[in-house]
Amino acid sequence: MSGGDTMAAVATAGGTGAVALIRLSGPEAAEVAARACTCGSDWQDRRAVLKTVRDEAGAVIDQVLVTVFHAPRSYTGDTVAEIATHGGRLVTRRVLERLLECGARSAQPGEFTERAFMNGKLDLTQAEAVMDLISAQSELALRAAHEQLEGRLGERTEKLRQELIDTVANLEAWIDFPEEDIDPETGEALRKRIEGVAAEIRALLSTADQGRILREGLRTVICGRPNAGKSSLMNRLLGSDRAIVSGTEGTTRDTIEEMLVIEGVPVRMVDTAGLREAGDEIEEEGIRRTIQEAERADLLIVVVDSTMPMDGAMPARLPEVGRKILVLNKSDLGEHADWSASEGIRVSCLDGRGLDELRAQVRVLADLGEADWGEHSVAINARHRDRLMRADEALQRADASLSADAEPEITALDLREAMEYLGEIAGKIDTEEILGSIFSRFCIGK
Ligand SMILES: Nc1nc2c(c(=O)[nH]1)N(C=O)[C@@H](CNc1ccc(C(=O)N[C@@H](CCC(=O)O)C(=O)O)cc1)CN2
Repeated sequence: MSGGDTMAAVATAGGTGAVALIRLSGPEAAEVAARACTCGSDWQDRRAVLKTVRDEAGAVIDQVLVTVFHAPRSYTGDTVAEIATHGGRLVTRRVLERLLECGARSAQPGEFTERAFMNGKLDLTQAEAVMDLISAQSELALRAAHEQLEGRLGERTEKLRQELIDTVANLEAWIDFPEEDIDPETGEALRKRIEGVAAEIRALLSTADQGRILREGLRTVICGRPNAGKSSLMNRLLGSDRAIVSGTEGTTRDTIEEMLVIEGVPVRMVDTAGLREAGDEIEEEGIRRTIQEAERADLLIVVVDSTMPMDGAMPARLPEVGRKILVLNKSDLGEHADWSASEGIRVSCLDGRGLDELRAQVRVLADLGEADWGEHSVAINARHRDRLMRADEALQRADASLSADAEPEITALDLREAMEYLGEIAGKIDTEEILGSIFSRFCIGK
């Protein structure tokens, strides 16, 4: 039985639930659903109807609700049939199998969203935002994903690309028809335009750090001497702030890594082995690695036992990290006079004092510019960053060739290259090879 190129997949998470959603998308989605429900395929648009899915012999598989979205008004832009089944694993699997028997094929991971992109329902940045949205671990990450899903980033890069298209068109017209009376946008005017685009590109690039933190978490390392209370602090923060999904890929040796959310900021927190004086060579190596690991962090939290004199409490060596917080722990026990002038945050993991101040400080140092979050905010990902950097380089070359009074053809080539890189961000030009790498990271049914 043919289903054209109609695909099917379970769209809800695996496991037992009240209901599960199976999606069909493609030219024969309505027919495949009708065959499985042994009914006519003249579904009313977007109206849920109660049906029974039966096997070949007519035995009941499940009672379901079917909603058909006729092309092009659907998520994918092709005809979509959504089948809401009872949520059991077995029932869901049997309904899906029946749909495959009735002519659908299994969808690949991300294929529904890929179809939406192919059909022009979403640009590439919006498709990526769908993925960001699903994997968001914090409020701020969710907000950023929504902004991107609205198309803000795509709009901005497309505007820049348009600006370059205009510029190149003008330049090339002048190259091709020098005798015509075309305003030769060369020299200062041209350079101004190029620099305007480059400035915008740099503004977008400056959001890369925020984007990484929102998507991957603020890399935070807790360090301090043995018994300063590093693990207690980590546990204390984890107790209330543990992320929905915890335990990312376990990192090295003596470190424990956890995901948590502090004041809306996703944080990837690493508890290091005690930083102390090396006793022997092996230990020395361990400490060297700990320091190395810590130096890749965005934020360093130094925990000290504040009942001790400063000399004995501070770690002998501290990694070089730009953002740092000093935590004066055990403040319930009374503080050694050495610390009286210290600006460290007084914390007690025992009674919880100071923890709110610590959380607030983490949010400030994460520098997600949350005051600006809302309309028109973007936070680019690594792929966008790569394309923007290449575009920026091409524009710099264009600028340099202008200054050097090179052939205008050379400048036009560089501008075209920048245009291509910008176009790859929203996927408005041929992007075959990058599609695979984006959509394969989706889950099946998305
Ligand atoms: N049942 C169900 N819930 C869902 C989805 C879905 O596909 N199915 N979504 C999927 O991830 C999200 C919602 N996103 C959607 C986006 C567009 C269209 C859609 O039908 N668009 C048409 C019609 C627009 C309109 O009526 O205004 C279109 O763009 O032409 C549907 C869902 C979350 N909830």
